Amino acid sequence: QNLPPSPPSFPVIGHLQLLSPLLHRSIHHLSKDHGPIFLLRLGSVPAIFLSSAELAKEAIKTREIDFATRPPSSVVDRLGYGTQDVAFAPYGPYWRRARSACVLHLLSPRRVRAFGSVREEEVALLLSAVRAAGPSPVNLSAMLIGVTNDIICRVALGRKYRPRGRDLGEMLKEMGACLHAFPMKDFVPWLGWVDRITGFNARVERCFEMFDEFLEEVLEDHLVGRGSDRAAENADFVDVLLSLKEQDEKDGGFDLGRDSLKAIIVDMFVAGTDTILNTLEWTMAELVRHPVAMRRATEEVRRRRPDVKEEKSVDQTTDYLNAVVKETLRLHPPFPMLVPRAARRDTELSGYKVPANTTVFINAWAIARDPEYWKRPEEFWPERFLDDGCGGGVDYRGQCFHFIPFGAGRRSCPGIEFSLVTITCVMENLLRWFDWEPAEERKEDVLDMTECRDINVHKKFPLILTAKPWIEDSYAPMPQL
Ligand code: HEM
Repeated sequence: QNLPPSPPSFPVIGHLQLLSPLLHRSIHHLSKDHGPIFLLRLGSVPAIFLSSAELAKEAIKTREIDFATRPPSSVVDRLGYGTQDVAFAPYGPYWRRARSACVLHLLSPRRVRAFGSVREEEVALLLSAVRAAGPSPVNLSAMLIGVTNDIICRVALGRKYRPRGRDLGEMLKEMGACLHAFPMKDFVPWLGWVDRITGFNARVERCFEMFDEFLEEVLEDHLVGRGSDRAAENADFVDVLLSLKEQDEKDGGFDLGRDSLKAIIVDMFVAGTDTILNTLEWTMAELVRHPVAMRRATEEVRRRRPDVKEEKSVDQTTDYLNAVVKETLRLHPPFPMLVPRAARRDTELSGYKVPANTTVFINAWAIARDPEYWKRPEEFWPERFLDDGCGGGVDYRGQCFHFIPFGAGRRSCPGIEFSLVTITCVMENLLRWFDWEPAEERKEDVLDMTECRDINVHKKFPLILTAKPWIEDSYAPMPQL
């Protein structure tokens, strides 16, 4: 049938036995034997894996429309109110409306700037917590979880929440675990009853109910306060979505219903929290392992006056810290296989047939280490993005298919500006105000870059570091609340 090459498979499970939780590594390994495009059967689901920049370009640029949708998932369907979120919504008018709400209203550069005070306040709290630890080691990983959760929570919901005394971070972890699980009914439908026996269905249901109750509380809070004195600039994501809904009702246009609002809010949390957190954690881990890069980045931020605000978009600056973040996202993309796409109709890739509904994974992690594009690909070398290391001129906008940590094309990440501004703000402050070193007794773990997988790929061992305050020649006092 001229399908892409495929290794021999087993009945029922297909090729599942070839895959490990670190899917990007299994696929990279398989691509050495089977080439940059091959087909595996995940149970009964056919999936094509791409491992070259040329194939990524063909799938998400040349044949963009053919691969502009996502594969179905029973868990996303339940937790996303019938897949009414943005990230997994099937390509079509609903997705277009929901995505434009994100791009034009929730995550626009203007809105990202408007949340500057939230970022600064939460980062000031982080700095106080680090300072309060004195010479004792701090668990920076745990602190970064706190700061990213709190920033997203305030930006999305207007304030911090503890739904029924529960920790929102823990709730998100549970949602991540459900989303990352392997529901039998999606891959071997006739064994779907196993999900009931193992208690998986009940777990997803509990997670849905826990979030639904919480989101209803958030919506009620916002509806009660509507029409009051909330200035447009202080509006959080829920306010903005409610205004869009009201506008849609007035215009008789596309109505974003109550469930859509809840699904989009959940998306912002799921897509936004761990991605930013993991990038911060890997950035700090790489810097601690590379003292020369740490010194250069630190000196750069200390030379700049912290009280002078730069209005440049992050991507337009070419400073060293930016190069450090790019290099981190090259080596440690939070979604190493991006978010899967699916073929909307029968189509082709590299001359092979791709039947409709085939799932397509792109190994962005392997592509970002391809020696054809990158000199010394396994090395952490931020300078490559400043000069001749093949990275000069490479940006995040999905035009350079050998570097696509945010994906590319019409399903690319709408949260790029939000992420980079937040990551830069946290990193600048951590480096400006403290000198960082691994805690002596946990040095081995801190320097160990073993990966671990839940919804994103993160560092297995936490960053236990000592932070020595920097006071010499400081231009302004450390921000405090
Ligand atoms: C370092 C941070 C982040 C990384 C590396 C990242 C990466 C990605 C990737 C790889 C995709 C899939 C792209 C594709 O299929 O081509 C994606 C989609 C998405 N991201 Fe992000 N993301 C980050 C932060 C955020 C943030 C902060 C938000 C929102 C608050 C966000 C919201 C979304 C949404 C809604 C989608 C789905 C877009 C669609 O399907 O139309 N992301 N992201």
